[in-house]
Amino acid sequence: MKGDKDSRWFEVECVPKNYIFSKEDRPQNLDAPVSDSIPVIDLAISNLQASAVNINGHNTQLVEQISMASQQFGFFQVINHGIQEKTLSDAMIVVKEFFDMQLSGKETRSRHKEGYIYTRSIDYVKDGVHLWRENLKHPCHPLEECIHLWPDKPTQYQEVIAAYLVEIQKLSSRILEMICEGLGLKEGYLKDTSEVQLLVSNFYPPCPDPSLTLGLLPHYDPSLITLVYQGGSTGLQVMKDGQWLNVGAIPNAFSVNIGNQLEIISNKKLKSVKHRVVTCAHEARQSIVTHVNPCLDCVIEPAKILVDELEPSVYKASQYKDYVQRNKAFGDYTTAIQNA
Ligand SMILES: O=C(O)CCC(=O)C(=O)O
Ligand SMILES: [Fe+2]
Repeated sequence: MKGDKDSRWFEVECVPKNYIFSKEDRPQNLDAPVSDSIPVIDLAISNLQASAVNINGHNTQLVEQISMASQQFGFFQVINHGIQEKTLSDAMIVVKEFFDMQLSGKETRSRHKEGYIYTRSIDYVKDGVHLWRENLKHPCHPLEECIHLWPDKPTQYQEVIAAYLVEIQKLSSRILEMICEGLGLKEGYLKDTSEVQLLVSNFYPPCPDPSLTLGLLPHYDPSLITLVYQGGSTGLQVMKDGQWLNVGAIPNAFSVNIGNQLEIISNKKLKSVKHRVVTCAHEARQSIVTHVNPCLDCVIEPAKILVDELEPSVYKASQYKDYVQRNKAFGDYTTAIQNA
């Protein structure tokens, strides 16, 4: 510890032993440049080129770009998405205030309440090693039923995050519609059976030696799509052709990744992407992540029109809630999240 008894767990000069990953799990090549191959898609293009708008009201060029990115990377960033900067910055501020309150308080334990779960770094263990992060999770569908169960401090939290989620709902529906069209599925096939179900906020403090630690282990998301707002910070990496690529810090952009459910529905035409978070010595990372999932009762299987003799079904049908339970998709808290 750097000093007094009120130091926070990450205010240390060296990484404590129980945060050091084994050699195989440690991030290599942290100095790699930000990848310039990850697609950045300008959603405002549709306003400029009205002539290219198709029968569903989508710009054909955008549908093509999203479709290619989802097939080749399972990942892309969107800019000019139409969400006001203030909605985004207000959300980042209340989330930061939430983490600051927990970190400066006397309480050292994680909290598991009816409507949310706050997890300190001490809870996350892989082979005895902890992640370098703090985490807050809560369900968000239906919004009006969940909102009052979220943290009530800071006092603005519920109102600000609800406003953020209303915008995420619109943006994710728009992206899902374009993905749907790119796959040749009928309008509404994805959007009408999906929910912005879970919000996950993360705080990754500066770390004295990022080569030894991880903010988040490599994983695939159990979602249809996941939207990450990182407020211009770095640390997110995606796997492409066996290499970890650094995702750029584009202010106000959203990172969108394809999750396992969309890989199944698309019969593997779209790729669920492996991703992780590395830590940084100089600055903290904060992210607000929304998992857009199928409704719990939905049966998830390859869409019939994407299956034929040449391309037989790669996956068996399964109800989403069974998938979640079977795979413990939300970790130790799967049951709590799904029953919340
Ligand atoms: O913090 C991040 O940016 C990544 C979070 C993430 O991958 C997740 O919540 O599934
Ligand atoms: Fe993820």
